[in-house]
Amino acid sequence: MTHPLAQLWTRYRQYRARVVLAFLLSTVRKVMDVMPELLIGAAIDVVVRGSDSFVADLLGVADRREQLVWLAVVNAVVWVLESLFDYLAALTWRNLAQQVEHDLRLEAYGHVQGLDMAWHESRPTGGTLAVVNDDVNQLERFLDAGVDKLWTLALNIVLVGAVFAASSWTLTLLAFLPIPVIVAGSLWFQRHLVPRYAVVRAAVSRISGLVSANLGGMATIKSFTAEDRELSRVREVSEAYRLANADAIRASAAFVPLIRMAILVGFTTTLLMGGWMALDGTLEVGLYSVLVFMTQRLLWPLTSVGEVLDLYQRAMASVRRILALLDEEPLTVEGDRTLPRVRGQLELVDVRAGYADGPDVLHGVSMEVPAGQVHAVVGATGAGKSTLLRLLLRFADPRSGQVLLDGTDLRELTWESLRGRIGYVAQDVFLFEGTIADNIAYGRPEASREEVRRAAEQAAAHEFVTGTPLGYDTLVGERGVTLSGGQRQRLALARAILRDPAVLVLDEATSAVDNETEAAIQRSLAEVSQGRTTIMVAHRLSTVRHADRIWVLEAGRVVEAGTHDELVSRPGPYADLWAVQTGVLADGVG
Ligand SMILES: Nc1ncnc2c1ncn2[C@@H]1O[C@H](COP(=O)(O)OP(=O)(O)OP(=O)(O)O)[C@@H](O)[C@H]1O
Repeated sequence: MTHPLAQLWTRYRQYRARVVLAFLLSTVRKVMDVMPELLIGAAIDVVVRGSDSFVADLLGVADRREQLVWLAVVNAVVWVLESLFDYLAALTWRNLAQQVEHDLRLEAYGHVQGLDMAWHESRPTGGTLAVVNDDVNQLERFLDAGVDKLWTLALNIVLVGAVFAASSWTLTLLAFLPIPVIVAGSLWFQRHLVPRYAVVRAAVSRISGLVSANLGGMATIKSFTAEDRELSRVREVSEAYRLANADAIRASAAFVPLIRMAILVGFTTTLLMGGWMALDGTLEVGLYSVLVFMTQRLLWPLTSVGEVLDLYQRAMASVRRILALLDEEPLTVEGDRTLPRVRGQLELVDVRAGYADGPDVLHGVSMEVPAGQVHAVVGATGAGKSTLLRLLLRFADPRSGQVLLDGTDLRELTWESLRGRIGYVAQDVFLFEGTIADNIAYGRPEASREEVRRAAEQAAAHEFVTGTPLGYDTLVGERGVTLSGGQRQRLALARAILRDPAVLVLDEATSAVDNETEAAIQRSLAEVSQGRTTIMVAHRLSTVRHADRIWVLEAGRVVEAGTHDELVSRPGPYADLWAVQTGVLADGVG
């Protein structure tokens, strides 16, 4: 597999120029950074050798004091330049990191939004959240400081190496002796750390997955007094995370002491051998001092190799996960046909459908819904009603057969021509952070307050909305007022109605409202469904009795279809169901 960084480089051409600039700035800064050591050497050289000194030769100035003044000036210029380039390099790297983080997060989130519903349903949200959040942050941290450090470390070896090589080959060899040990140690460390960090990352996403699922199911947890059990489940995954981290820490902590020992050897040999050589007169005193300082320069920064590689490893693990997410392809891809005017005629032709690699849920369903009619789909729980509705919105494609809108296969249509023309009320109503008006106008944000109110009236929501503290401006969602299931359903219905869609798809849209409210909704639905196709799923048969046609599903097959009157007048599953429900109603239980 191509290296993650190489993949980033090919994928994100727009950052290339800035990356190159950042590397250049880092390089200039590093060169400036090495200069003071050389200047110290030059200063000692001035003091020891006077008019024979390197500076005297270079500038043609014999006076030592004047030579030192020149050195001081150069030194000051170098320091100022180093500070300037330090600032520019930091600015460039950090802004780059922020920009990449921002772009990548948006790209990842946008990509996730484009993936199939099936993809979303088959994965814990926490895991996806961890990629969009933590992994993107991890890459930002690496770009912010890691790359610069890694590059500077490498440059350091080259620059210091050049100074050593120009001075004494013997000392170069001795000072560089520890480097292979350090590099070998780093490689060993790297090899052992990669799998450990993968385990750590997996553990993190298990924690966020579990915690976010539990937060969503708090009512169930409490009602079953399962707090202790859940706590111990969280303890278990958190403990797994701790252990995975401990394992990684054990490996990384062993690294620095190893390097220290290697440095000890390099530093001591330069100190001793260089000293002897200076005493023998084979090495200038100034150069000796430069080399002793330079050994420090060369070797000490290598202690941070561990830390930088650590950052690097984590970032690469994250980049792999981000790229893997970005490489996920949706199975349901948007078509390119637009329908200028959607009438709303729907047809299912011998449709088989199911989930992932599970068995078929729908076994060859055929049905036709002429434009403008109200059709209902009923059947026992698990019969496949929601599965059928999902096909209409193309949350999934059928395994075989066709779903057609105005005679066009849904796979050919753009999302706008399909979903843009459908008003959908799901079984679980989702309210967004915002006001009631915002939520109703979700599908048409430009709608006027009057239109919002009208939709709310048609969904029998206006009355309760005016009863909330701020009416249409009341906040709902996580931080807003809590609405009952029936109230939420009515807002969702108003939201679908306001969109003025050609097709209304209602999945148990009124299951949580009382009979009286439902009757009110039914009356306005009769008005609302004028001129549009409505497909509704309901358990309560009274909800669907006025439909133009009722389709009865049993275990993924259409077993009966007709109007309510036709269906009750002949023996069959619908008549049985009706008898049960009206019987129950007569008993006053429903
Ligand atoms: N996301 C899913 N992944 C796998 N199988 C699923 C999924 N959703 C539903 N199923 C299965 O498909 C079958 C039909 O489910 P579906 O939700 O369509 O039934 P339904 O008639 O709408 O039921 P209900 O009235 O309870 O909503 C069931 O056996 C169910 O287990």
